[in-house]
Amino acid sequence: MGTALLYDEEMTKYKLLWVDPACKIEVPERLTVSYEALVRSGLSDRCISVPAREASDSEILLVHSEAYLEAVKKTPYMTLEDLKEFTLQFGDVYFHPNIYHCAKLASGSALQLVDSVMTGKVRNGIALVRPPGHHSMHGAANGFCVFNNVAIAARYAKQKYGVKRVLIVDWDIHHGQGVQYCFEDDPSVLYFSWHRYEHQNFWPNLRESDYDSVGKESGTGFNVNVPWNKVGMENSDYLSVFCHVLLPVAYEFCPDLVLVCAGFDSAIGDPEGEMCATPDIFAHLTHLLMNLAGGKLCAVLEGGYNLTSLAQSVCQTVQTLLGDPLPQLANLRGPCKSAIESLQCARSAHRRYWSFLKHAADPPMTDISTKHIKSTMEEEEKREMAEEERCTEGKVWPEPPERLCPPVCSGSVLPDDVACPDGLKRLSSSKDLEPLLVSKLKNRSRTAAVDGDGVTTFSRLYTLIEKLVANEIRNGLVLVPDVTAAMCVVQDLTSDLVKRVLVVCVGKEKELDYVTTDGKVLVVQISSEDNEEQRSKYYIPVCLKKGCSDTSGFIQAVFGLLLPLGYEYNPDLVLLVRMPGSGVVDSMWQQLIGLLQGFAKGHTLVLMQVNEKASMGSTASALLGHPAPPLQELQTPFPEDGDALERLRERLQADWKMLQTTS
Ligand SMILES: NCCCNCCCCCC(=O)CS
Ligand SMILES: [Zn+2]
Repeated sequence: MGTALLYDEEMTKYKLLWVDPACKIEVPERLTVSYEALVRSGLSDRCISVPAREASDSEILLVHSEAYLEAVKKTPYMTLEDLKEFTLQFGDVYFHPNIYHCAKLASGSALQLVDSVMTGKVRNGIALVRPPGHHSMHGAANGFCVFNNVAIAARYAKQKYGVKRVLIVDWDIHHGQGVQYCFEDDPSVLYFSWHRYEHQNFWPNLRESDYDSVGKESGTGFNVNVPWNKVGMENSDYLSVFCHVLLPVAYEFCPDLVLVCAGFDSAIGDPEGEMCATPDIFAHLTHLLMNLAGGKLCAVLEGGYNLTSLAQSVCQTVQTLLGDPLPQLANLRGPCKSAIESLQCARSAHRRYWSFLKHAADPPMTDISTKHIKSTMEEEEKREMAEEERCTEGKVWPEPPERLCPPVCSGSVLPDDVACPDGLKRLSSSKDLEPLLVSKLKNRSRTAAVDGDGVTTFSRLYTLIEKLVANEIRNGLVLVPDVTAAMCVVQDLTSDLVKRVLVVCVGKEKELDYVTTDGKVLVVQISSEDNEEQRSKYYIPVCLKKGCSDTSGFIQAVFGLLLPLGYEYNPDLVLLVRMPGSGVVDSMWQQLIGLLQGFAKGHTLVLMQVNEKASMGSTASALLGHPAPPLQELQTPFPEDGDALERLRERLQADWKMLQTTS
């Protein structure tokens, strides 16, 4: 299924008609540069174009008051003076004779997007709209917004399609207070927002934008705010908050639909945000949400005022919605001190509402009193100031790397008597291996264990790996008689082909005899084994008391540990090994494959044992990019697992900065 693109140039036909410094950045060109970038890059042709439409009165009244709607209805007939007068009653917004029409088109576009996704016409999509929506409220326009496009879409989806749970992710750099007010007492809509806050010194300067606004009444726990108290936040900070706050909660919430308030003023170069995250981060933020709700994701444009980073960020988002490989994010150095504090505050504010956050630490000691710590803070502040200079001063960033789609998506190496799953390309032809390599394999005591001479399988495997590395194939599935033997051989085969291999080992096995210390391989093993004594920087055993069949514990290990590690390690190949008898649940297995595609440009090699070929179909489906089925009823992870994971993270965070969640 495809990706919907909604754009109508009519929404470019309004602008600021008088002098107002606060509003001058909200210009029609925001839409034209975004759309033109999609056209120029060929991305628009790959999308399914869906026409915009005007939202009806009743649709607008799902969120707004009749009085407000009636007032806005009068604006097309107002003189310039009347418009100025009318605008004064609201904050940081302007009106124009054509803005009512455009606001109806913006909301209507979001509804068209919901229709397209909910009726299965498309899998996901994006609506390029203006005016934005997330600041507008029941009875008021605000922050360039007239109607709350995403809030209306959420109510519409529930009313028309009986959607039970809607997740709204607001990655715009401003707090969508309009959305928060709309759903703060509603447990069927989980609103997540991060936003520049600077301890309430940044617009819209609201006390209720802080992390302790968790919702109210029956909506308590369903409002998650992550305030950024400094500018200059980078990719690491954004990914840390996704891994350690949003995703655990989102997976536990298990939404039927994901709406994104896709504002790109959180990107580098934006005058409002003054952050340093690069446009390619939106490829990953989008990807991390795409396995929720069976892939039903609707992104609606909010802010974004640097026309260069806006256009790039929109392209990165659309390319991911289309299923293209993700760009590798280099040198992620872990969240900065301020981000860790925000993250820790948000986690501790919500630990009583979300079982995945149950083991979150206490909030940081904000009233830091002793001199010594204060001076450290000052040093830290100085360093971060320097940081900001470098980043906002320059306002230059590299063009996001090209994300080429390999000609073949998924290759397979299978025993001759095993049928190849639909969609996979079987590798049969295999050039002879170099004699040197053959002897290396031969002297590996266990190669022969794999099959007859073993060399046939491994020459095909070698070919597959070469094609992955050459980006001729994106990912692959390998079925062998003995995965343990095969793991070692893959290690030999890859050692001179790739710099870094992330090995994700699901389930326990006899012994893992090739744990390297040179950093060329990072092994994360999730099993019921407690191999604590073997742990090292590059071999990380995660023990789940009830083993991999405990999906709650598994998903917690994935978000709390595996993903942050993977981002920091930045592998060139991911080897996912499914040990026989791991007990991993199929939907979890597919979610894992989907999430791991975010690394190494999607070069994932799945190694399974022949006697597990029953899972080949679901494995192939995930490798081909089909969204994983939602995880069913996740119950609370076992306390000992939650504690063990926190302890493991504390011990590892000296080596792995992306694991930090406490200051
Ligand atoms: N009143 C002092 C100046 C504050 N500037 C206000 C800017 C509003 C931004 C709204 C926005 O970007 C929507 S995504
Ligand atoms: Zn914004």
